[in-house]
Amino acid sequence: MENVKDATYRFFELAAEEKVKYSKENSATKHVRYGSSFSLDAEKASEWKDYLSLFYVSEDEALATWPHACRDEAFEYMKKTKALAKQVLNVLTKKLNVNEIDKTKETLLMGSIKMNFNYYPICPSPDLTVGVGRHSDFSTLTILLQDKTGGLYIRPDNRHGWIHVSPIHGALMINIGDALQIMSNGRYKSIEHRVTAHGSKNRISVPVFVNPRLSDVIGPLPQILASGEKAKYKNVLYSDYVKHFYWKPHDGKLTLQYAKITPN
Ligand SMILES: O=C(O)CCC(=O)C(=O)O
Ligand SMILES: [Fe+2]
Repeated sequence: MENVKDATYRFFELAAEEKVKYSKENSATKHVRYGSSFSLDAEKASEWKDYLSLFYVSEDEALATWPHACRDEAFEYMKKTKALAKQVLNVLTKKLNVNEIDKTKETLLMGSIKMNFNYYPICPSPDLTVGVGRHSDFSTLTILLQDKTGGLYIRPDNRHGWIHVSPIHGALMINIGDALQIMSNGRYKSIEHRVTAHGSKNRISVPVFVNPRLSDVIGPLPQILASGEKAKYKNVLYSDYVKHFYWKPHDGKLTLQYAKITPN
């Protein structure tokens, strides 16, 4: 964990000309992307964040295209996190009557992995913006490593309001994402979260998003509906779901409405 945090700093401390080689305009592959904020086209106000996004396709591609400043650490960390995600998903899906995660299930639950290095620079007017606006992730699971700065909040439900996730040294935070909410027919709920901007400290975080593949169709698992339970979500093409997420600024859990079956 310390190695990947050091690697994150190493990347963001590179000269601007080095980092910009990985921007949307310049990157040699669409699987490696350096940028700012969330969706600059859709937002009224930008979020106070830079990121490096690494979409894992294969070991060869990763070694050939990920930035040298962080490549080896990112790859090692991604592999370990993936193994952890599988263990967690095994436990979670047992409760959904899925006895074993076979190859097909594994692909559906965790067929694609994206890792972000997030860097939130010191913000001169933290009250005027945010680090990341409130949202839930579109992943199956997100495994999040944060440094000791703080500023991440979650909102489990309306009653409790926003709760600060105090950083714990050596701990990872595991969040349920929208894809698992849909596949579990709402038994597992994705968690709404946001990050505030900080007036005197830089912050880094490293989320690993464990996702279905863009070409997968996701919907409530047959094992759940077998008992006659009514489907609360439609089958949706995952790439359509993701597109829907990026269309608009961060807006809580609104994207889920897209997959919801609305009673008429
Ligand atoms: O920086 C964090 O702690 C969370 C980042 C986040 O929510 C995201 O990248 O989806
Ligand atoms: Fe998130």
